[in-house]
Amino acid sequence: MDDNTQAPSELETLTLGLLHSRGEVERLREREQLVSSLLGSVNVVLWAFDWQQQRVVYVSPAYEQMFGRSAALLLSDYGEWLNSIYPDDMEYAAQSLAAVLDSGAVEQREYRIIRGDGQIRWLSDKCFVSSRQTPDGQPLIVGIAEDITEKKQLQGELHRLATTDVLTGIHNRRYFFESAERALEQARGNGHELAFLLFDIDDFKKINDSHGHQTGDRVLQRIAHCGAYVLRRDDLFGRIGGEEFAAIFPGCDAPQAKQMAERLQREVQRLSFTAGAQTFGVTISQGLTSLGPDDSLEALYVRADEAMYHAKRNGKNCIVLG
Ligand SMILES: Nc1nc2c(ncn2[C@@H]2O[C@H](COP(=O)(O)OP(=O)(O)OP(=O)(O)O)[C@@H](O)[C@H]2O)c(=O)[nH]1
Repeated sequence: MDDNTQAPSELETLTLGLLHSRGEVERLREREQLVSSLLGSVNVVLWAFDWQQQRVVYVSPAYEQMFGRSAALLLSDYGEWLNSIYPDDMEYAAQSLAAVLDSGAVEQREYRIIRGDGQIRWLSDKCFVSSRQTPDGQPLIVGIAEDITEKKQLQGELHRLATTDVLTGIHNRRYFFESAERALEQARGNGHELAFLLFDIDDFKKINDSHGHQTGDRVLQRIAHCGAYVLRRDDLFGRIGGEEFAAIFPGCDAPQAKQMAERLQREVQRLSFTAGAQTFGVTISQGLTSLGPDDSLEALYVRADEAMYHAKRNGKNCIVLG
């Protein structure tokens, strides 16, 4: 028989096997490098968490860039992940992670982190229980974290534009009434008092006609500042028409609300405007009412509006209770 057709010796078989394995290892290494560079180039962090051991068992390369922190540290100490969460969001982040185990479903979470360099960023971090378990049969939670800071900023800006009066920076009509409806519901639910105030700048047309529209705009802005200055943190305040403003005072009885209105009246009277060589002041007429049993927002508005109308009829620059 020819030597070439002989069965390979044991050594040859081993050598062939070794070469084959080396090729496999090489291919696996190349594949791992490819996956690793792909994961590094996408702006999401993939992670896997061993719930039983409370240990991060995998985090993709983008982690270091997104968190500005060391992946090796995270893999050796889960505390590193906890440290990176913004303190106010810590409880939510921990609870929502635990909730995944109960529900097994994708938990869409949004929270803030503090990067290694101190920057605060918003993350969307979807996670779910993997169909694969840890080698010792324990649940493995896997997740995809994405930086959504810019999206959040855009959402915030859109919200601001939709709810704010551009000229004065206070709530616009739509948002004021939406918020007022919620404040009313709350007051009714808790049995708390609530007062509703409407006020209108006196002879505003004359101001525009005498000093120009731009000066008129300045008056509107300064009056809005006055209101924002006088009101308390939980009060609502908005510009609901051309030169008409409204406020809600939750938890205020009629005498307290009247004090607020009087303070506002004084602050507005103190304002002084200059247009060319002329200096002038402004006044407001106010209609004030309090929440009664079964009052709707519309009923409150109508009463305050009638009271304000009487304030105008009574010579302006005064407060009438309705
Ligand atoms: N500058 C400026 N003027 C506005 C704006 N919106 C409405 N106005 C003006 O506000 C004026 C309101 O005039 P009126 O409704 O007659 O009220 P008034 O002159 O204040 O009279 P009384 O309410 O009786 O005191 C009008 O001249 C409107 O053009 C605004 O955004 N900027």
